[in-house]
Amino acid sequence: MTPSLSRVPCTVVTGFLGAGKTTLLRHALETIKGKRLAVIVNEFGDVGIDGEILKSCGVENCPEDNIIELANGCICCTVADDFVPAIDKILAMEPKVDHILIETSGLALPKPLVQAFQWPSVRSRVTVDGVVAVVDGLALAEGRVADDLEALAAQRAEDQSLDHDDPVEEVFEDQIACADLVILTKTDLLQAADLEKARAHVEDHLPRAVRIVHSENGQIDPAIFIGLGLAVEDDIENRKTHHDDELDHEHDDFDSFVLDLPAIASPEALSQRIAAVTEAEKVLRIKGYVEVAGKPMRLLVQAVGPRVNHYFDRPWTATEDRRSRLVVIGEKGIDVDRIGKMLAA
Ligand SMILES: Nc1nc2c(ncn2[C@@H]2O[C@H](COP(=O)(O)OP(=O)(O)OP(=O)(O)O)[C@@H](O)[C@H]2O)c(=O)[nH]1
Repeated sequence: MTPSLSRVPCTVVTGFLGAGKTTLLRHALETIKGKRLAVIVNEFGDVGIDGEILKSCGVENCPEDNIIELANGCICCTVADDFVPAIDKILAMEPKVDHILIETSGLALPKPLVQAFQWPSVRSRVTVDGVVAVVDGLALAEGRVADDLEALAAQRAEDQSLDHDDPVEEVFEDQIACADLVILTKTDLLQAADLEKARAHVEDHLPRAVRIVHSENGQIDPAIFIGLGLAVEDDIENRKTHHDDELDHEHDDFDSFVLDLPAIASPEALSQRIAAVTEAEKVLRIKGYVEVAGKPMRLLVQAVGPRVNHYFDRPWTATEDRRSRLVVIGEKGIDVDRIGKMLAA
């Protein structure tokens, strides 16, 4: 189908847990001028961190009401239930929205989402402008999301029985398999050799020739990834992924839960406990807002693998519940009780 001028373009931003999708979108919201924007942000649990971060941009061309949060953790599995109503809501907005940005959760697969754009009721009104895969340069350089293919081949040669179906790597590969552009993040944390290693990892895992660009803290001109005009829904069947034959894709390789904590005394001590959890359990991502005793500001805490960041983002408002809630996402089988005890200690 030829893209029609009347169809609203949507950019799908995919990428593994903590790769830097929200950071990228935040910068895009702050810098795109002259377009009315809406965002669909999909994440785990009803803590709503990414939505809050994006709403706090306070930009005129994308007011808070234009940011819709889908807390089901996996937009690809609930397209009919959640995604289509969100699109309906956005298309009914006044003033009219010129461009939609969709941030999928870190475990979502972009292919089923893009396939939903083939449904007649969706296809007639919106089109996928492009699929952008955000990849975590630091995690790649540290070998946390994708195996070194040469090392793997050597291991396989030694042990023929080696069964390699790492769920983290499969999600990572499925995300970049659908990409029209790859944005390699956290380059500020990488020495030249590690940057080369991370790029090489992406290139090794990319099934097609796709441009790779770099980004530090989301600082990249949005014109590079918005307005690609590719109508990806017409090409998505050509992009092969690990999950193509699964009718019902379920994220049974991963677990997530929300943990309520009492007010904490020290952000540093909490960061140390979080880092200890990521060492002790196969935890991939922890994030949330935390109350620090005696402080009027709430603390935003983010951990991607063993790296923990925290900062006070804004004062608690008079009407909101001051509470500490963390979303924890890990590989299947993480010990929820143990993690709770370690974090609350
Ligand atoms: N140093 C550095 N940190 C970054 C960069 N991009 C993101 N981060 C940090 O990495 C953490 C995760 O970033 P997000 O933008 O929330 O990642 P995400 O992909 O939206 O995460 P999920 O939605 O949970 O999958 C945050 O603490 C960011 O501040 C970068 O380019 N450099």
